Amino acid sequence: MNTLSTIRTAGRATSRRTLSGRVSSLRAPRTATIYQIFRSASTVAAEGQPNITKPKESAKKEVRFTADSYPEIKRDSRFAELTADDVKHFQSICPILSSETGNSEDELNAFNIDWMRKYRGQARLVLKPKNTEDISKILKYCNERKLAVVPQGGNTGLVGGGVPVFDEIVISMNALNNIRSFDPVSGILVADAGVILETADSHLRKHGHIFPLDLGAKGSCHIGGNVATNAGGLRLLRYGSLHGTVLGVEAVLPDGTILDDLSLLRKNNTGYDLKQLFIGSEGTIGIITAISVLCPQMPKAQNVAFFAVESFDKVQKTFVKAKQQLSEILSAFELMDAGTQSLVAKVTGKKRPLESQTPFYVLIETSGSNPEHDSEKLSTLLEDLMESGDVTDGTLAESETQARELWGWREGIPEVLGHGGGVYKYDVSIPLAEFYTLVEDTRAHLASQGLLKSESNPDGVVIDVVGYGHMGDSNLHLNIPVSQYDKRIEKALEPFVYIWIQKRRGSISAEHGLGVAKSEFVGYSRAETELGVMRMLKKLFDPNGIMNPYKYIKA
Ligand SMILES: O=C(O)CC[C@@H](O)C(=O)O
Ligand SMILES: [Zn+2]
Repeated sequence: MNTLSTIRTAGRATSRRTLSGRVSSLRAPRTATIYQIFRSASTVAAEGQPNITKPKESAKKEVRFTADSYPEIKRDSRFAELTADDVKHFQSICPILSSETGNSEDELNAFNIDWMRKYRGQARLVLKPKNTEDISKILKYCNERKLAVVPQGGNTGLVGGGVPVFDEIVISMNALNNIRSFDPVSGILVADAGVILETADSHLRKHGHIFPLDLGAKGSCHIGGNVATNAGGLRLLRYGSLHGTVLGVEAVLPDGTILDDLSLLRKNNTGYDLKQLFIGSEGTIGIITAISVLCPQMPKAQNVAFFAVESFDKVQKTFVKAKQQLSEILSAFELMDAGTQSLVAKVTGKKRPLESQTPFYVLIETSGSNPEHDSEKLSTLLEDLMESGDVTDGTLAESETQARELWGWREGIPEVLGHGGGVYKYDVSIPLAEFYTLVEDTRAHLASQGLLKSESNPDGVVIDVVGYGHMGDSNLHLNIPVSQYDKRIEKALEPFVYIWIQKRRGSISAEHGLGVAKSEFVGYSRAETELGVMRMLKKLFDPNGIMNPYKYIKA
């Protein structure tokens, strides 16, 4: 990898046209640096974060029951208690895990506890249906018996939406993992909901296509879960939201009805677009069992650049220039602040990509079909950014491995944030002009409450306040790493953060969903009339309220 400054001083004359001034030799390398990025399973840990292991202490530490962390949530007395007869009935439908049939608490914990070890339910039964018909039978029975359920995909969520709160039955989607069809002419994939995102993507790559979504947890998360939470990920900027790329869903309604809206059509104006209701519904109106999705061509060329930037104003200028000059080949524009990068460096012990210590870092990715053309565009942008002083330093990946390493500095952030003891997370959409102001204001607010650790306050429980995310989509991840979860911090943050967002007409949940964590605060992003219509829909689909209860909506 060459840093831009290295390239400058080393005078690498790889340019095809003469340039003037101090950046005359600054060129994006030519075809030698054009490669495909294939992040393989072996380089991606269980939750998609590269090569970082969880500290042993946190793995051993007992996870609190969600019911204890949220005492205001009470078990709904409408729901029946599971009986031995129920267990027997489910055994006749599909494989099960149950305390009644001798499974250990540890086995059940894999489904009761989320990957961050922040939420813990008390399910005594996990069902492992093999197909849509099994799910139909299960839901029909649960609806009649008023047994509450939680659909669970790869259990990689960040808001506690995929794990039970009390004794809800977990319906694991792991065994629904068939790729049903792929048409290389139209680019349409039809697959079961439990297919792992990385598996779908690898299958598509064999046929010259890619899945239109990519995210750090791709090695574990399910495509059905992605659709149910309307995951955004790293390349929404380029390929758009799942609301646009998903063409159809097959879903089972709470009464067992199979809704076959597995359309292969891009255009279909025949009445309500029902699939849209399921995209982002978080398992509250039915279970998505399969999806059809329009997949883009696999790019022939990808480049990754990483820059050091001195101010947020310059970050914005860089973003505008990247859009203007890279236009259709820009596939990611990710922002990371200094705090996140210090934490990744500290926890992983890895050498930083750039020596320059600046308040901001930006990762830009291009994906295109013509290596020469892409290099040309990227070179022009790099020259402009360096000449104008918008970026102070930068590096360009020259191989697939280097690209993966650079992405590691971005994708590794979520996991390292929890290493100090815990982390409070806010996934928000806010207007770009104030994108980073939320981080600064939150930091100042926590300092004023005496909670932020500093030289003058070494006992502060808040380790830092950091921000990063998908700047290209106006989606900030505000994270507050702490030495321990503490009600004082939570009280200082909520509703402070939500009021701040509401004032800017932003969203309190850009791409992670609401789950348990944000359920109480939906009103900061949605008007009462909107919530009223949502409740009407919930009641219509799920009159007994058995689908993923205690999360953001109640029937
Ligand atoms: O942990 C977070 O706050 C964000 C996780 C994920 O959406 C990401 O963009 O890395
Ligand atoms: Zn994200």
